[in-house]
Amino acid sequence: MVTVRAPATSANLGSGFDVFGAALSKPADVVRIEPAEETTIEMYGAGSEYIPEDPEKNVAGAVAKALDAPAEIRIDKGVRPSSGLGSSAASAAAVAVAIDEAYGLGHSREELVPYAAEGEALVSGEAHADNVAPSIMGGFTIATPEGVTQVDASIPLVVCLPELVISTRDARRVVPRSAEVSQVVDCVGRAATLVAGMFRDDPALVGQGMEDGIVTPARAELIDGYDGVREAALEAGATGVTVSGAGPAIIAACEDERRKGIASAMLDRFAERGIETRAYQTEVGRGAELF
Ligand SMILES: Nc1ncnc2c1ncn2[C@@H]1O[C@H](COP(=O)(O)OP(=O)(O)O)[C@@H](O)[C@H]1O
Ligand SMILES: N[C@@H](CCOP(=O)(O)O)C(=O)O
Repeated sequence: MVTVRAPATSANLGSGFDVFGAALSKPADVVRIEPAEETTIEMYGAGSEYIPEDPEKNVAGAVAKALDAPAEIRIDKGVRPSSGLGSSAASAAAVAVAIDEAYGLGHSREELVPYAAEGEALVSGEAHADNVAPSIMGGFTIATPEGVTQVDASIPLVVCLPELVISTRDARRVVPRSAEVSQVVDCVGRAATLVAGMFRDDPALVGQGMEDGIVTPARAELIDGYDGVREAALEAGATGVTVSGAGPAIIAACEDERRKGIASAMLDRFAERGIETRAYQTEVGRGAELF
């Protein structure tokens, strides 16, 4: 039996649509696997009642198939589905790392990323690697068709998860098909600033780099109360605020001592609209861990 904990992740970080991602120190999925003749899946934990156990419909089955390694798989969800916190990616990442260990396949962490991305193709229609890369490798990641660049960054974060459900597949349909050159220039500047911030462990630069005028405005409209929550987080000292992944989670970067105040400001603003919300005071964290 092999056990792996794989973390939730926040993709895009504003200016890095489908490219940037960060592992979060919490929450996480825990997966136990045993090699078997055929793949079976049992689901437990947060939101598991909404996730199919059929290997053809669960990301875990897609990853086992991609690695050609059937297994009995038990998944304890810490990351509820359709959250914008890489719920499906956490399971996919954990299964890839666990199967590699159990079957002694000997893949590197970077080599496992495309196998885990097959799970994302199953649920969102595209094998985007911006969630599975940080969940497998940890830290901040830049995922491109050429591979993954990883940085062990240390940035305090607050993530708010309202009781709203947005599927990544649906949220991908609102992404604009084109952008003005002036918008692209702004986005390149923001993205470069964010990368510099991650290398320097500088929350101010990371926050500046989280601004985005192309994808985020369309996504924000799907989240009831987004503008008010963002404003409240900035007033409480956040250096930057954006939609986490496809939403509805909202992520804020900040200095360590500001996390508590930002979390409570965001929670209050959602509460004013009668939306139950959970806040995680977290940080850029480690990737999948074997037990
Ligand atoms: N092991 C899994 N964990 C989470 N979601 C899964 C899993 N397998 C399949 N799914 C499906 O994936 C969808 C959630 O994925 P997605 O919309 O990308 O949300 P998230 O942003 O939280 O990853 C749901 O429809 C869910 O049923
Ligand atoms: N780049 C993807 C990321 C989706 O992240 P998730 O956590 O919502 O699954 C997108 O923005 O569509």
